[in-house]
This record gives sequence, structure tokens and C-alpha cells, in this order.
Amino acid sequence: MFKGICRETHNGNMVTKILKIPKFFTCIRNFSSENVLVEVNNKTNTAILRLSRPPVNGLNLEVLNEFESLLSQLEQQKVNGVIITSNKEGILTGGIDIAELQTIDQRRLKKYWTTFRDTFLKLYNTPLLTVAVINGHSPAGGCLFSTACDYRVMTRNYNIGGNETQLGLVAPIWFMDRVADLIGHRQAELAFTQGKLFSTDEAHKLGLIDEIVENTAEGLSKAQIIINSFANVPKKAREISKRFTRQQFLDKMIRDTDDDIRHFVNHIGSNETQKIIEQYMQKLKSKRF
Ligand SMILES: CCCCC/C=C\C/C=C\C/C=C/C(=O)SCCNC(=O)CCNC(=O)[C@H](O)C(C)(C)COP(=O)(O)OP(=O)(O)OC[C@H]1O[C@@H](n2cnc3c(N)ncnc32)[C@H](O)[C@@H]1OP(=O)(O)O
Repeated sequence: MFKGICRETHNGNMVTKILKIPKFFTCIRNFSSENVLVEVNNKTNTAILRLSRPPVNGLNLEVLNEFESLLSQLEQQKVNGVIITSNKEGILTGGIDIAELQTIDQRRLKKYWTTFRDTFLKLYNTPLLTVAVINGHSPAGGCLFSTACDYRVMTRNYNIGGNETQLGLVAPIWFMDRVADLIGHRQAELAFTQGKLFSTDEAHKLGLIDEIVENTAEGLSKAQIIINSFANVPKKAREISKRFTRQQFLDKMIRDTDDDIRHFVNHIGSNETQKIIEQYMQKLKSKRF
């Protein structure tokens, strides 16, 4: 017997069921965590990770830890590819859960930012093939995490980009570097100084995303096609090539770890930034944009 978890919504409440499935008939392996649903198709050996933390899949400490740990498990299982998407069509993630930034406790800020960086690095550095199916808005942290994937497809009529400057925050330099890798230095400079959120079409024209799809289902099947297209590429050579093309960014990010964490703690932990964050949260709640 194989044990799986099935999550369903009944009358608005999330219900978790433990399923017992005979191994012979199983086509899905399922080992979801609290905030991230995971299923691995036994036939294709591809995993789908769905962020599932209402209301907006905010990236709090728990989500980041779960995500990192699930990726490690998928590496051990040697899946053929990982597709990252949202369980809620319309929002990939609202980025950092702003509640995590509403503190001047330096130890908490340091812990959060270390985890945030480590999770990004895990995704950026994984030898696994990764495809982001961006099936909704993807501001700030959402954009950043999708840039860590090998390929990005996005559904129409949503926004993606680094909007931190609009909020009065400064995005980390490695986010800017990663976006510049994809859209070029000049466009990244314009985007981050303006805190620009791009529409799906704009993001596609710039190269921030690779393809546009009509809906999540098309996104998932496109992602599977991309993963399949690597089937005849020697695995070891692909993994080493991925590592080589990413090595320079990685070395810089790791070299700058202490400075980056110090900047984050000082920037977010200052009274001035705390006021800005508080005002932004109020705007968000009253939808005054
Ligand atoms: C060198 C120094 C380095 C310094 C580094 C500094 C900062 C870090 C930098 C970069 C990394 C990343 C940063 C971030 O991610 S910051 C977060 C930025 N995110 C946003 O600005 C998104 C804000 N949200 C939205 O735009 C919208 O909510 C949405 C995601 C498009 C969804 O819209 P929708 O209309 O569907 O929902 P609501 O707006 O009604 O939201 C529902 C509910 O959720 C609350 N909420 C939304 N986003 C967040 C969030 N990010 N964190 C916490 N809470 C959020 C919203 O207030 C509503 O709450 P309510 O109680 O009213 O139901």
C-alpha cells in the first residue's frame, strides 16, 4: 500500500484525507506539506509543487522552510523535473508575507532573511529541471523566485516584477542582478528605479518570462513539454552546464552574504522603514492604491 494525502475544500473548509492506494495502481505520489501541495506523477516522474497558503501565498518562514525541504526530497527522489505554480489561479504569490517584515527584532529579521536567501539559493542551484507556471500576479518575492527557475511560462493579464521601490523599500542587489541576467542591465535599471510591475505581455517582450499561456492547464502541459524536451540530453552534462552558467551569480551572492544580511536587517529594522511598511499594509487592507 502507498499512503497519500488528499486535500479538498468542503463548504469553504480545507479537509485533509489520508488515502491508502495500492502501489500497483498509483500514478501519483503525494507528500504535501502544510502550505505546499506536491504531487509526483509516477509515469512522467515530474513533480508539481503548488503554493497553497491563503489568502495570497505569502512567503512566511514556514512556507520557505517547507519549500526548501520539499525540493531536497525531490532531489533525493531524482525526479525528471519540478513545476512550480499556485493552487490559487490569479496569484502565484503576493511575495514576502509583510508580517515577517513588521519587526525591529534583529535576530528575527536575520533568521527570516537567511532562510529567504537559502530557499532562493536552493531553487537557483538545484540540479533538477525547474519550470515556473506563473498562473497569477507575481510581485517582488514571487518574481524573484520564478527567476530562479530554468524556464517560465505565465498566464495572460497578470503582473510580475520588483515593486519594492514603489513601496519605499530597496530590493536586494542579487534580485536586480538576476533580473538583469534575463532582461539586460538597462531594462533592469529602469524597472527597479521605477518599481515597475510588468504585464504578462510586457514581461514576455522583455524576456522576463519565456512563454505566454492561456490558463493553468495549458501552463502545466507546456511545462511538461519543456521537461520532456530534455529527455534525450545527457543528464550529467545538462546539470554541469546549468551549474557553469549560474556559477558567477552564485559566487557573488555567497561572497556578499554578510553584507546583504546586514543591509536587510538595518534597512527593514529601521524606524523609518517600519513606518513605510505599516502605511503600506494599511493601504493594502483598505485597497487604496
Ligand atoms: C539592501 C537591503 C535589502 C532590503 C531588502 C528589502 C526588502 C526585500 C526585498 C525584496 C524581496 C521581496 C520583497 C517582497 O516580496 S515585499 C512584498 C511585496 N508584495 C506586494 O506588494 C504585494 C501586495 N499585494 C498585492 O498586490 C495583492 O494583494 C495581490 C497579491 C495582487 C492579490 O490581490 P487580491 O485583490 O486578490 O487580494 P487582496 O489585495 O485583497 O489581499 C488579500 C489579503 O492578503 C493581504 N496581503 C496581500 N499581500 C500581502 C503580503 N505580501 N503580505 C501580507 N499580506 C498580504 C491583504 O492585505 C489582504 O488582507 P485582508 O486582511 O485585507 O484580507
